[in-house]
Amino acid sequence: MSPNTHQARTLALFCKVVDNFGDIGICWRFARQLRQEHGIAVTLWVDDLASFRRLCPEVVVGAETQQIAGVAVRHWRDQDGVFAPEDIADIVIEFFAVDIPPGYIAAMAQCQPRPVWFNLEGLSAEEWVEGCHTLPSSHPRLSLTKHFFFPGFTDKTGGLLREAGLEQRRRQFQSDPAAMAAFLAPFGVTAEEMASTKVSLFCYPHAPVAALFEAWQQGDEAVTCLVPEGVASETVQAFLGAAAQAGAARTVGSLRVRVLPFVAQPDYDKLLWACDLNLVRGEDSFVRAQWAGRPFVWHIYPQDENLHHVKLRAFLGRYAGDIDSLIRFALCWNGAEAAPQQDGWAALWSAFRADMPQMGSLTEAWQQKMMANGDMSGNLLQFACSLRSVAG
Ligand SMILES: Cc1cn([C@H]2C[C@H](O)[C@@H](COP(=O)(O)OP(=O)(O)O[C@H]3O[C@@H](C)[C@H](O)[C@@H](O)[C@H]3O)O2)c(=O)[nH]c1=O
Repeated sequence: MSPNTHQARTLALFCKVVDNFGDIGICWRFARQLRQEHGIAVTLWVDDLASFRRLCPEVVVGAETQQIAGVAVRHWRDQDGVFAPEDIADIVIEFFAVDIPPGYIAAMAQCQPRPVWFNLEGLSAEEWVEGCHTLPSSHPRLSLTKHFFFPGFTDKTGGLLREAGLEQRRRQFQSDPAAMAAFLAPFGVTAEEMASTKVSLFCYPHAPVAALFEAWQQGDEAVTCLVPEGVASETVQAFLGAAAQAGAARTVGSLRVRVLPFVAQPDYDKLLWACDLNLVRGEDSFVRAQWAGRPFVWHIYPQDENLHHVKLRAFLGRYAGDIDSLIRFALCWNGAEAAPQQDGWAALWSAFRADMPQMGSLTEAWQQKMMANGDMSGNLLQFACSLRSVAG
């Protein structure tokens, strides 16, 4: 955004951790980028510092206020009635429609000009998103307008989060086998494992991991599955015959399973870059797998009435082209289709494996297409700037 009088200098981002790590994972990535690339003074309000600490070890659980990577992190409890107009940021963002404190909203209504207020929504490839992106919604009582902002996969949406220089860092890392081996070595990954097909596994507990392990075990090719602690724990534990703790590993047939610690967010990117295939989930790891330029399969967050299957199909419709093995594998992985009667997961895997080189090229091409939509932070700031100029 070019510097002008409408440029926002401060931004408040409100994040409630509903479950898992996606809410804080996305907000933290977004907050850092706004600070580092756009020079915005960001205050990140977050209600669950313990979850935050899992992906950002610098977080001090229990601290009311702390400064991390230039971002002011505030523990969001039920602070209310303590806000004056001078406390209010130029841009206020509620993530996933969280209710920001009423006292904060009341103070927003006293600001001149009013802050730009966004509800930042979840990612979906469905078509209706384009029609809802940037729609305004007036406050029922106060003279305030909130706008919906949707990330997405087309130029009629807000795009995807992507830091400057990410592509270059990723390419450099992937073109340096020694750097990849050096990154994985502290987790116990051996030279033999490096030479095998490496798969990172991040999924929800209902994924058919046991069936896939069975197919890998019986297969001709050596597969090393790297799984962060706490993921698919029951199946991993049954496979290991021991607790699924970081450092644990076992080989059965062609499959080696190795448990990794849950790593800090930047290292998770490196893990994705270093693997040949990434099984990812939710929203943030799903997007990072797209930037990793390697084949990936998405385990989507489950919703009532199988709404997530609609979303999964919408994404596959945009992304997967005519690679049938990828579509079948993804649908079965998410329970949207049953695995074939004959050979089940062995058949799915063997067709998928044969098409992996094609999927690598697909992801690279997809990445170029996504980059043309601009990155979400820049797009949001540009839209905020246009709203501020209208507000005068
Ligand atoms: C496995 C791993 C993940 N991570 C990070 C990457 C991501 O930022 C984050 C995981 O977030 P996601 O991939 O989105 O998956 P998730 O399942 O944790 O989060 C989900 O939460 C739900 C409430 C949302 O509705 C979903 O859409 C989704 O965001 O954790 C690490 O930093 N280190 C690790 O070792």
